[in-house]
Amino acid sequence: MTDDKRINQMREQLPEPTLRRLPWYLAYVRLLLDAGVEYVSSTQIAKEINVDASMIAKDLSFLNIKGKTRIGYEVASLVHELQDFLGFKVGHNAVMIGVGSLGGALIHDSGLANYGLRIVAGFDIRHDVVGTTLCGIPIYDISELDQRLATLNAEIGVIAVPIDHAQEVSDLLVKAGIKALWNFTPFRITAPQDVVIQNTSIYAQLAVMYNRMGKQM
Ligand SMILES: NC(=O)c1ccc[n+]([C@@H]2O[C@H](COP(=O)([O-])OP(=O)(O)OC[C@H]3O[C@@H](n4cnc5c(N)ncnc54)[C@H](O)[C@@H]3O)[C@@H](O)[C@H]2O)c1
Repeated sequence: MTDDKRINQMREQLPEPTLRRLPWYLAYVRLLLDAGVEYVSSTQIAKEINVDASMIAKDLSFLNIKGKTRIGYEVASLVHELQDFLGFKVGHNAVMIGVGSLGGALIHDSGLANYGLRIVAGFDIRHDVVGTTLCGIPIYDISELDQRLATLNAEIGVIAVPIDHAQEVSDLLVKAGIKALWNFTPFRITAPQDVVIQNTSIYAQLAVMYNRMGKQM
C-alpha cells in the first residue's frame, strides 16, 4: 500500500477526540525538538500536558511510528509524523471573508502557516480596505469573489463577518466552489453535506469557564 493510501485509511478510522488531542502533542514535541531533546516517552508527554499516558499511546498508535521500549519515541520523527498526519505540511489556500478586527488579526497571524493554512486574499465591503493589502495579501470587494476564486486556487473560506452576514457569505463561497468553511461567527451556518464546516468560538469556551468557576465558588 502506498504511504498516501495508508495515511488516508488511518485518518478515516480516527475518532474526533484523538484528532483534537494530536495537535497538543505536536505543540509539546516541537518544543522538545527545539530544545534538542532526542527521545520522549508517552509517560513524559502525559506528565507535561496532563493527558493519560495510555490514551496518548493509543492516540499515537494511529500514526506510522513505534516507540522503543524504555526510550520512547524519536522526537524528530514524531514531529514529522504528526505534521504529516494532521495535514499541516500541505499548504491549504484560504480566503478571508471580512477583514475587520478578527479577520485582520488572523491575516497578521504568521503562525497559521505552521499549521498549513495560507491566506491568499481577503474580501470585504468597506471602501477603506478594499483595494489595499494587508501583510502583502490583497483585499478585494466581495462582489469579485467568484471571479477572483477562479484563479486563487483556494479551497477554504474563513468567515469573519458580522453575524447577520454569515449565511449570505457562506452561500457565496459554496456557490463559488469552496470545499470547507472555517466559521468564526457565532451563527450556525448551513451548507451542502459535501462542504466541511468547522465552527470556532472563543465565546463558547467562556461560557464553560464561567460555569466551572461558579461551581468552585
Ligand atoms: N470566533 C471567535 O472567537 C470570535 C472572536 C471575535 C469575533 N468573532 C466574530 O467574528 C465576526 C467578526 O468580528 P470582528 O470583531 O472582526 O468585526 P468587525 O466589524 O471588526 O469586522 C467585520 C468585517 O466584515 C466586513 N463585512 C460585513 N459584511 C460583509 C460581507 N457581506 N462580505 C464581506 N465582508 C463583510 C465588514 O466590513 C468588516 O470589515 C463577528 O461575527 C464576531 O462575532 C468571533
